[in-house]
Formats: sequence, structure tokens, C-alpha cells
Amino acid sequence: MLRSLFFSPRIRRVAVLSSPLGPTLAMDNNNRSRTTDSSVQTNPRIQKLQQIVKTDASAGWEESWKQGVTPWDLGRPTPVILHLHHSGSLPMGRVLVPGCGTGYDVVAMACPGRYVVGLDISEEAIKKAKQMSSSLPNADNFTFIEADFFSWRPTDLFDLIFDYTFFCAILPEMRSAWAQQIQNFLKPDGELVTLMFPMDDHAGGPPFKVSIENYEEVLHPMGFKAVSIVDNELAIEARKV
Ligand SMILES: C[S@@+](CC[C@H](N)C(=O)[O-])C[C@H]1O[C@@H](n2cnc3c(N)ncnc32)[C@H](O)[C@@H]1O
Repeated sequence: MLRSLFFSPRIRRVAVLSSPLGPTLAMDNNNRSRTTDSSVQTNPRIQKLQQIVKTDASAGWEESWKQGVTPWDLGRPTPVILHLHHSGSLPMGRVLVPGCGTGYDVVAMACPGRYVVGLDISEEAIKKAKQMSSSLPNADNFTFIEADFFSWRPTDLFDLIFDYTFFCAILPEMRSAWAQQIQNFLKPDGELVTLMFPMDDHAGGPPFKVSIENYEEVLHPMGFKAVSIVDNELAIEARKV
């Protein structure tokens, strides 16, 4: 485990889970990550994604879904989300998953008492998410919405936002706007849980490299403080950067 931090309950909380230290990843005392892992840069499917998305960030995502270039898609819920759900560690109420993709995590967290909204800019992604989930027994506990996270206006605020591979998918210059929307969408005592990936040294994206400092830089001005930063022991092998 890296560290756990607790702050006054009056301060908006953010729970951050980082990927575990991979064999080539080192963290110094300031938690700055250094790694020589180049898997993100050398993965041909990620290179293809970057070619598609760099032409036009919004149309590019739709195109990547249409072409089936979705190297991030696990085909199942994120293991740590299942663990947090089954161990009763997630808040009930309303949950938002921005950039939800096929929506496995949306479905995994949805239950009586917890209504989950999956949001994605891609029509094709939302179509796939609905196809995957419409006949599930908990279908009344979630919904999928096609919208741009940066211009969307929800009718009700959220108790929890779960961000996984969305922060790293957007252009780094959009990160302040991301934090502003997180602030806009959460209830005053709401929580953000985000899995930090990829914590490496590569250039370009998506996925763009992230660090704890990158999150703090945009979330601190919004009044967020980390309450917990822990290794994600359940990260799948390819995401251990
Ligand atoms: C790297 S994928 C992650 C998908 C999902 N979170 C997962 O882990 O399987 C990023 C997703 O964000 C969506 N996206 C990109 N920009 C967006 C935006 N401005 N608003 C909403 N969704 C967006 C893309 O269509 C894509 O499905």
C-alpha cells in the first residue's frame, strides 16, 4: 500500500486507487513515478487508436468504436470494482461512469439502492452497452446516455463518480475542465474514485500518461483532497503501469 490520507469531512473527498507497482515502476518519496515500460507505446492496437483519434477527438472515438479498435475493453467488469461492490465499500445512491464504453462497470455496480448512469460520447459504444445489458435482471438500476461529458447537464447530482481510463483518454489540456465537471456533477459530500493508469513515461496518447500530481493539480483547486491512495492489487497484468 502506498498511503492513506484523511481530511476534514467538510472537504470534498476523493478516493484514488493507483495501479500496483509493476516490475519496472518505481515511486520516490514524492510519489513521482518512473518506469521504462513501453507497452503502451508499442501496442499496435493502441497505435491504431491514436491514429484514429488524433484526427478529431470526438469523431475519432466514434470511428474507433465502429472499427472495433477498442484496446481498453476488458470484456468484463474491472476486477477492483467488483471487489469494492461486493465488499460493500462503494456508496449507494446515484453513480456516474463517464466514458463508460461497453459499460461492464456500470452494470457491475448497479443494484437496488444504487442507480448507475453510464455516459459515453460514442453512439456505437452506447448501442453496444445497451445490447450487452438490456435483458439483465438489474436493468432497472442503470441507464446509458450518449453525451459529451464536457457539455452534459445531469438533472440530478451524484454520490459517486467512477473514472477509469477516461481521464487518460481526454487531451491533457482538458483536465481542468474534467475536474470542473466532476465538481459540478457531485453532491457536496460526493466521492470520486479513479483508477490511475497509465503511470509511465510515454509521450502522446490516448492513453495519455498520468501521475498523482496531475490529478491533484486540477482537483485541489476544486476543493478535493485525497482520502486514500492505494495500490490496486487486482489490476490486470497489462494495466500494471
Ligand atoms: C479508453 S475508453 C474507456 C472505456 C471504459 N471506461 C473502459 O474502461 O472500458 C474511453 C471512452 O471515453 C469515451 N469518450 C471520449 N471522450 C468523451 C467525452 N468527451 N464524453 C464522453 N465520453 C467520451 C470514448 O468513446 C471511450 O468509450
